[in-house]
Amino acid sequence: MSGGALRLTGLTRVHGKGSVPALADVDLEVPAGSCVAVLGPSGSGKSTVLRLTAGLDEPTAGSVHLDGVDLAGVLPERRGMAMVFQRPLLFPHLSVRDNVAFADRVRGAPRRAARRRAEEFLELVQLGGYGGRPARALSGGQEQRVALARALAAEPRVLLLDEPFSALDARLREEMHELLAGLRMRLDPTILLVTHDHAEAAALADRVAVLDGGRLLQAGPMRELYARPASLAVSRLLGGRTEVAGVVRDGRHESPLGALDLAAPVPDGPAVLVVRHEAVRVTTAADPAADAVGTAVRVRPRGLRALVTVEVTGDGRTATVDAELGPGEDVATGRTVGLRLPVADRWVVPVDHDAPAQPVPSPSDA
Ligand SMILES: Nc1ncnc2c1ncn2[C@@H]1O[C@H](COP(=O)(O)OP(=O)(O)OP(=O)(O)O)[C@@H](O)[C@H]1O
Repeated sequence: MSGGALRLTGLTRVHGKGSVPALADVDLEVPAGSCVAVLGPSGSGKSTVLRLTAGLDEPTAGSVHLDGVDLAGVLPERRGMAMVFQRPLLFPHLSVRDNVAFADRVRGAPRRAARRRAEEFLELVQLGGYGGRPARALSGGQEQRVALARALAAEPRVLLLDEPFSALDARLREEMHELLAGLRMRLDPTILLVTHDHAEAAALADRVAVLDGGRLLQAGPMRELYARPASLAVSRLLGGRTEVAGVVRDGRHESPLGALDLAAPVPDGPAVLVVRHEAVRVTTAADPAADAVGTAVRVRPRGLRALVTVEVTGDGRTATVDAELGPGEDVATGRTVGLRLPVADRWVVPVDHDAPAQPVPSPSDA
């Protein structure tokens, strides 16, 4: 199985006259064999992207091309795509094997051959030996593996994944991420994945497209979006926590943190400094290399690495900076600490009073 190249151009869906578009003018490329994640909050239009791509709904404008062929008017079952949903939608009365063999049987394959192929795909999702069990006897994680095997058995040119792991607990979700990564290496499918979890997008996708209010805010490799979000909205959707309002003057961002050099030239004017908490280092108040000194006001344990919020006062104003501590590092609430903000990790975005207030919760933020 090898995946096809998917291209969405100007994709738009308006549900009723005068209503706000569910999707507005979205361009997106999913190169053959790559995994692109569409990331966005609830109602941002993620499922609409998948439904239009799969042919389950028709665009008001724009097009879907697979390997250069316009799919307008092509029925869903003829698009060479398979979809996995949040719920596995198995036939509970059929065996696991027959659930996976179903597509082959519908296409007229003899039962024995269809079942043999089904077993191969069950092996691939590490469920070899489960074929004879009734589907209703499976756990949630196993059900989702069967749904994945069933989708892969159809040998799709594009695999569409709609929040496929969001109903699973954190450990199972991580197992599924590893399984999918392994399947990608062996089968080279093209994957369009929808998720509201930036950690999942980071774990699975080569590129990420951030959607909000039906619009594509930014697309690129995950690392780039983490480090260089185009807007406050993207920063928040990717779990960015630190936002320091200030003004850029002569290549420096001036705020309660002081005047900080920026790595790239930025036009003068009001701007918000965003720095990933993973990039900030907490040191001592006496650290000569500290960029700012403040008070730890909140410490939240997150497994091995705690997250600390530091309040810094300057110019009569206060700013807060979040930092992730290294494994085993600890800071007591109320302590005065130094903060190092590496120049390469300082990034400014325009002031945006309309940016959604809450970052999307994700397991990694818990
Ligand atoms: N059939 C429909 N009729 C009217 N509005 C719709 C319809 N389907 C979706 N919408 C609206 O379009 C917008 C985008 O919906 P969509 O389901 O694509 O979002 P989503 O990002 O997948 O959300 P979620 O994560 O909650 O599933 C929403 O405002 C939704 O209410």
